[in-house]
Amino acid sequence: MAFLSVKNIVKRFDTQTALNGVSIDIEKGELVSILGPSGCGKTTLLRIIAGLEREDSGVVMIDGKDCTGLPPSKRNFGIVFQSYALFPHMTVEQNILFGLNEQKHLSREERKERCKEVLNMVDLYAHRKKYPSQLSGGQQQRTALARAISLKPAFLLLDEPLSALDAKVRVKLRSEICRIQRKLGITTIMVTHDQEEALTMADKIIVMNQAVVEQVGTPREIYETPKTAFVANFIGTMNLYRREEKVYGIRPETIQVSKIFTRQEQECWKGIVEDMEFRGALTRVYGRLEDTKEEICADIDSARVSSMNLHEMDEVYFQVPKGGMIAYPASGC
Ligand SMILES: Nc1ncnc2c1ncn2[C@@H]1O[C@H](COP(=O)(O)OP(=O)(O)OP(=O)(O)O)[C@@H](O)[C@H]1O
Repeated sequence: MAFLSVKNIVKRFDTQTALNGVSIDIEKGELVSILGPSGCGKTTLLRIIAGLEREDSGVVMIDGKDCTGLPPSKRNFGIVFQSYALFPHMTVEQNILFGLNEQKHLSREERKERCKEVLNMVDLYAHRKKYPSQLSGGQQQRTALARAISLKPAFLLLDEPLSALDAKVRVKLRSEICRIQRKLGITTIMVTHDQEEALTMADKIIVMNQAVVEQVGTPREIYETPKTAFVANFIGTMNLYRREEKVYGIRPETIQVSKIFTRQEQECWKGIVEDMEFRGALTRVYGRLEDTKEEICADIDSARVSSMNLHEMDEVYFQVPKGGMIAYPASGC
């Protein structure tokens, strides 16, 4: 039995179905990311797990116990939201102690010690006397994280914890959250619409779309063997071609570009280069196929682009190796 098991959850808001029979299992110590486009039901699922929202039907089991209907305070979660939700009139230290002071089984000294411990963990000890308005966005979010973990919850729920931060701070905080999560071994569920965040941080990704779970898997499984055209298109970049009853997906990095026609055991489509985008080690080549007029994009080693002297408007062959195309039912698109 999984540590957290959500079974067949249905939730409607008036005529809007936010969750339509969602089931997930999360093991102890895992960092699981719920990933999906805006409005697919991620936050509603997280709120139902936390007990902040009541499901219409379905069951939430924690450690083998049915928790359906239990209030949030009885579920032992620490929650970090996108907005840091810190008390503005309290210092960093006071914000953390506020929750800890409710822990009546701890002595005053133990609470202070716990506060110091988590402040060190998020590298904010030197800033403990500052007020939220004197902190950067990243520091405020680290305070919120410290406050959540100070209570030693069984679960940590993160709702878009990095989305309000700028790119550089986001990347740094990503690895900090992972480090702390691994160190504490705390079972963590993180909602995000950012695929890079999910791919780099999570042990397991739950991809949602339109109130249902589309796929559950490791980041590698989700990226390399997406089960539906939606997942294929949502994670990374995928060239998608509809042919009768099927949709075929091809990752840009599996396509080769050549000025010479070569028929080996592969697809070889004639086309034209329309645009090129230098991205460092790789160059993204945007083209159009001659026969079907469909667009194609390929990621080519920049060194190869130079050596073959590739330019816009060049006539080329886009080659797809055998096994480089994934077929999906057209209905999933
Ligand atoms: N309190 C509510 N009242 C009415 N409709 C709601 C409520 N909460 C959510 N919904 C609707 O339920 C659907 C799922 O919302 P939810 O917030 O779970 O999506 P999400 O995937 O977290 O989206 P986002 O990434 O934009 O936060 C949406 O269509 C939303 O409009």
